Amino acid sequence: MKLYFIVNPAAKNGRCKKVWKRLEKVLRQKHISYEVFFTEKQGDGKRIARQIIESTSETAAIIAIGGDGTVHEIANGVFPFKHGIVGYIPAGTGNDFSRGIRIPNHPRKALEHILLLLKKHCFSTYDIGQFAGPHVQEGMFVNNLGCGFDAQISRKVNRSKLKSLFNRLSLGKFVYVFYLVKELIFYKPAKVVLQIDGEKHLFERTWLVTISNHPYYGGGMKIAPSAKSDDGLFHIIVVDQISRLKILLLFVTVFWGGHTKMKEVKVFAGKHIHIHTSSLLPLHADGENIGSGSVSVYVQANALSVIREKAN
Ligand SMILES: Nc1ncnc2c1ncn2[C@@H]1O[C@H](COP(=O)(O)OP(=O)(O)OP(=O)(O)O)[C@@H](O)[C@H]1O
Repeated sequence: MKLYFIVNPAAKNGRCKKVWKRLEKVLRQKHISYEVFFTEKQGDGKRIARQIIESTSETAAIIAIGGDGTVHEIANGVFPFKHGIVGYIPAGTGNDFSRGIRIPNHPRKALEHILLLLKKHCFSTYDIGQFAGPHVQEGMFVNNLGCGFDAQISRKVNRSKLKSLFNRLSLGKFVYVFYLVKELIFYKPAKVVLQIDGEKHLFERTWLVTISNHPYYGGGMKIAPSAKSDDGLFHIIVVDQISRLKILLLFVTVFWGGHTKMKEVKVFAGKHIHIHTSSLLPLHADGENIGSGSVSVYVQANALSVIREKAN
């Protein structure tokens, strides 16, 4: 098996570059043979992963080093090729994928863990979500897809200069909290028709719809506490008819999953989800902007091989 690393040096406001330097030393000390590639711009992660996978018929372990945006791109490059195995070393702002696959949050510990798992041939299959829509860039997600308020927040965070300031202060995840409070004042809830495995649900004043593959979102919030990434199902969270003040409470309780007890929060599970919106609401997949408006999502069970402990 060949080992590849794809590093986003810009992740976490450039800190990922330093992380790689430290990991490189560990790899050298352990005499591990590997190839490394660096992304230079958006889209490179997918392009490089696809080039690797198309250049070999041997099993290729491709390790993403960066944030959730990096692993999102690399997984999109590897899927649907079965000889590619995706690994992840968290070195970005949010790093929810590492929580989802239970990889240590510390990059060096994550590397040690991955090397051990590779040695033991410890991989397991992982569900992914394919999505498409009239105003959507097609693709798949590994963590979650969101429509509405949360997508608006992640769009603002990604475009924000404050992200680098917060990262410099080691307060990366609080940038989400900052924009949450800001958007809370201006966001207009909208009408949404949700179709889950053929069953229709109408919501009049929807703040957000999140389709989750595992519990974590936005830097450790437990948005879908009982979602599992190997059960062929997504958990769908809808927040509807809620006051602006109570949204704040929701985003506090979401850190331990307590929000699901609120009457304004509906939880569903399903394999094929269609979100129909009356206006062009923003959409994100794994925190990356994918377009806006209506979207169809299908679970592809066990479609991606991931380096992680077997039991989830
Ligand atoms: N060299 C680069 N310079 C600028 N942007 C890059 C580069 N390489 C990749 N990108 C883009 O950076 C974006 C953010 O990447 P990523 O999510 O990995 O980091 P992060 O924002 O620090 O972490 P998180 O997603 O966990 O908040 C992605 O859209 C990715 O395509």
